[in-house]
Amino acid sequence: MDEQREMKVKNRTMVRTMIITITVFIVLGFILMVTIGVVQNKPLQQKYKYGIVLDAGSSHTSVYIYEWPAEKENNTGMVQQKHACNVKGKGISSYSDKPTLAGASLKECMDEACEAIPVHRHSETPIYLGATAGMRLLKLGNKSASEEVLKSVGQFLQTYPFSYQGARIITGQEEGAFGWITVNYLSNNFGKASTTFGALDLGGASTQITFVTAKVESQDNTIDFRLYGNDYHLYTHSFLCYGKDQVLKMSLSKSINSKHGQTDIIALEDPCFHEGYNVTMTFQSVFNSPCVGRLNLTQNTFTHVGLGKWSECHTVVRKVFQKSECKYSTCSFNGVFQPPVHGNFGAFSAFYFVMDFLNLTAGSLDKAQSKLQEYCALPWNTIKKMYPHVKEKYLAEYCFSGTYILTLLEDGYNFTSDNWNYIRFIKKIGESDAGWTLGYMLNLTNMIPAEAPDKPLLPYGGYVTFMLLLSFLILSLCLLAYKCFCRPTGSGQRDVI
Ligand SMILES: Nc1ncnc2c1ncn2[C@@H]1O[C@H](COP(=O)(O)OP(=O)(O)O)[C@@H](O)[C@H]1O
Ligand SMILES: [Ca+2]
Repeated sequence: MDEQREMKVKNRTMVRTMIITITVFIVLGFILMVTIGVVQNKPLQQKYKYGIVLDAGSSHTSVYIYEWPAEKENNTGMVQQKHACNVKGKGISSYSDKPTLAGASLKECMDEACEAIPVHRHSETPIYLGATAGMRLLKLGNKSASEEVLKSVGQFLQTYPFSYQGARIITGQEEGAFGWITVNYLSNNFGKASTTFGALDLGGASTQITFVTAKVESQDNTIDFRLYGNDYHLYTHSFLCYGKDQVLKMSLSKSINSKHGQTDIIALEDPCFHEGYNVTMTFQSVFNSPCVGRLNLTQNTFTHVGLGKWSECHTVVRKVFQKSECKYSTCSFNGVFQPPVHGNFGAFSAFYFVMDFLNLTAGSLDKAQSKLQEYCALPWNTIKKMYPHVKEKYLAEYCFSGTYILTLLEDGYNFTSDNWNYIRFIKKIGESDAGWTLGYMLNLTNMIPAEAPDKPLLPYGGYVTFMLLLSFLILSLCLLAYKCFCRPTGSGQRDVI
């Protein structure tokens, strides 16, 4: 009996030791499996693809390089800006007198692009050039010069090892719509039930407004997209000549015209420039655009004299918007249909540069107006001392540009104090600049599918780890069951724990 009891005790001790050993092994195995699962599923050296878009704007050209993980082309939010380069000098439309030099002006930035993209990807990297309002204006004023400029940049780009996809003037509608796509793609708004942002783009020669709306009364202002399984019905309009540089020309020309005939124009007093500002300008520099009428004058130059009076400036700037005629239910200005603005807006490019400089990106509309009034009243000498490193052309114009922006948004697009805070002034979203270029590339490379790709239940890494754990658990249980229930005891009985 004692022997039997001893045997039983021994057996029990053995079983316990075995259970502990098994448990230790299970835990160790478990840790091992998870480690292997995680290490195995750690992203391998990512393979990236690239695309290049040149934004040939009215004031300057920028070269943007985008990159995305090769295997995730169609997932939303995967394309990011890798590099941006600002071409030195003015925009390509400024080469109208010497079009053959337009191409070579891009050299430095294009060489940078060659460095930034791995050599083995060069030949498959698409490159696009899109020109905006500066070239639209040149085309209106001198069609053959605009064609020569495009030919020059096109030929130059083809000397690079990338996959050349063309150089063209994009339409104002495309500029607006692709800006809208960029902002919403980067904000991850597609493929979700979430609403989208409207897009406000201000350039030197044109400005665009784009937002989702239910009803568009004018066919010229409609664009429909189906993206990631959702339908988007867009209102968009691009105002040629309503970029900030052209509006300055229009406003100066109006003042010159109102003086013309009275006396010789020696000094042109301007409430939108700071007191003490005094610069000699040529009439040619004001009247060299299709946005302003012609003027026959014997004089070549005049003195542009600042007064620094914001309220008067506001009155002058308001005059560039024609608000009286509208054949639709609602208009923005110049008889252009626009539904009432609603929802959030992202305002970028010069909207951002100017509002950021003036510290007006947050706060109410009233506050923005009073702060701008104070800023415009500062003498030019003080301004120059306050900002010694800011480009003088920009610095001289911030009072005017800020006034134009507030007026465009309030009187032009009909934003009010109530919805002012729905406008977010943005430069970048994540790593990427807000602008039309990313949307343009996504569209031309078909990287935004109409239907959302089917999503697996779990991400790949999670799936593998889960399956490993599950199989290990099942295996351990089987093993444990076998050991505990099937092992014959010394007395021929089955040992029950
Ligand atoms: N730091 C800055 N401060 C103020 N304005 C700026 C700054 N950087 C760029 N801009 C202005 O932004 C505008 C950009 O317009 P651009 O894209 O070249 O023209 P468009 O889109 O009309 O073809 C220009 O008026 C340029 O002067
Ligand atoms: Ca632009």
